[in-house]
Amino acid sequence: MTELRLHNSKTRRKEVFAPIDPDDVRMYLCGPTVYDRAHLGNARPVVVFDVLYRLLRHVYGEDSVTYVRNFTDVDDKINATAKARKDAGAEGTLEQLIHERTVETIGWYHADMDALGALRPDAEPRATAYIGAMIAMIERLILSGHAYAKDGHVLFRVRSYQDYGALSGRSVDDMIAGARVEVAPFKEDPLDFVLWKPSDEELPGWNSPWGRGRPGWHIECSAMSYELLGDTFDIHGGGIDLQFPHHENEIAQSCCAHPEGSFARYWLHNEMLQVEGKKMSKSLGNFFTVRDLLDRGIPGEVIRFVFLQTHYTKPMDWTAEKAAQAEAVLRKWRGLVAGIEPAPSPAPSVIAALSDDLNTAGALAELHAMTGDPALLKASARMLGLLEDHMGDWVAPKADLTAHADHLAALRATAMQAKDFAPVDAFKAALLDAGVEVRMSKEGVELLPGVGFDPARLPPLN
Ligand SMILES: Nc1ncnc2c1ncn2[C@@H]1O[C@H](COP(=O)(O)OP(=O)(O)OP(=O)(O)O)[C@@H](O)[C@H]1O
Ligand SMILES: [Zn+2]
Repeated sequence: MTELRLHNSKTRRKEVFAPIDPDDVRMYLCGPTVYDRAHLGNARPVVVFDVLYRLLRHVYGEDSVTYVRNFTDVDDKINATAKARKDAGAEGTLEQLIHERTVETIGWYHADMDALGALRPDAEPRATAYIGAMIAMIERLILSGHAYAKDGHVLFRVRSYQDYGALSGRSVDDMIAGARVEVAPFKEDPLDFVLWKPSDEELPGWNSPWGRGRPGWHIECSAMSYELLGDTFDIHGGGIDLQFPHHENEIAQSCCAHPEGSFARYWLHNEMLQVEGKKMSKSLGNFFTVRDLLDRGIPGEVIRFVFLQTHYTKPMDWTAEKAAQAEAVLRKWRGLVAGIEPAPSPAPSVIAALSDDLNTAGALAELHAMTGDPALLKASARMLGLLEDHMGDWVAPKADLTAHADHLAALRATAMQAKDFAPVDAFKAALLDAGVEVRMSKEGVELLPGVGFDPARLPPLN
């Protein structure tokens, strides 16, 4: 069996990956908070972990991998968005507007990530469907002394968990010195974080032993991963921006509520998509959405290709130049593999590159060396989610070529009388040059957009 090596953030080393159960390899990825369109940065973990998912399915078998990615559909940012809509005159209660917003955003998310060729995970739990599991976990934490209730809030007692900070390599004292920890009257210690908080009448809330309220963000992932993957599972992923405090808090909650397990064994963190050296983020306002790019005619496959050129542990920028280069390569490859059946299995060199901590740039280099064998190219590119048939519409954009066909037919009629075919040949050459497929027969002229078709290069009709 292929040996897979992954960089484990927990040990800060590349390690040989050995699943707990090769018949059920289990992976959890922190998913989006569904209050707005995903920006391009949000798409990076989706593509990175999609490649890992494809690789795991290749190595262990399609039915032997369980991939869970949640939707955070209860969050103050969602509430704020809904409130802004209500204040702007939208009909319905705040609760209805919140629900509408999350349903709408999940729809956008699916459409946008599908466009990037990401496979849907095996489970996509919504946090609001797991409130009972969160309450149960919080109760366990209180019973074991790791959490306390005060004024309708429940807080995790950070100093009760010795290993707190181990993932990100921080000591509790550094955290106090460095981080902006919120001091509040209901906290024993400023480091303690919220597991549960009270909701007023307008906000979404659930009955709990501590009154009507809603969960904190961190407990959502602990509860959903426990319910769907168990107390110990193989891989936990997310952006590096989540390592502290979110992942540190997930570990503390899960390991204290279920000390019989060890939570996630391998932690993988993707680096950030940046804009001029800064993380692309909603709060900095330096973002554009995946949909913005798609609407500007940049194919999802091109966006994916650009991501794959940079190793997931390195920061990267999006540039128009990278997109143009990626598009040219994909056009060429799609031309080579058109109408060709993929080989029965991908090239070992591509699997080897990916097995070395997802060396996607190395895998792309292998693909470049494979253009002489289109069947193998096609089968191997699919490991990266490229050159799939359903992603290829962009290569031959639909176009109405009737006027050009009529013009060519008219030129031909004139040429037959004048016995001078030069104008026909010139026009035909110009069409071919624009990527048009030209079929001329006694019955007439047929024009079709071919590989590399570019409507901007169509010859003028005179
Ligand atoms: N610039 C970025 N590059 C790569 N990954 C990112 C970037 N920004 C966010 N992510 C990742 O996107 C995923 C979804 O995050 P989440 O929904 O919390 O983002 P958000 O709050 O909308 O984004 P922001 O960080 O812009 O406020 C997380 O795994 C996070 O690590
Ligand atoms: Zn999470």
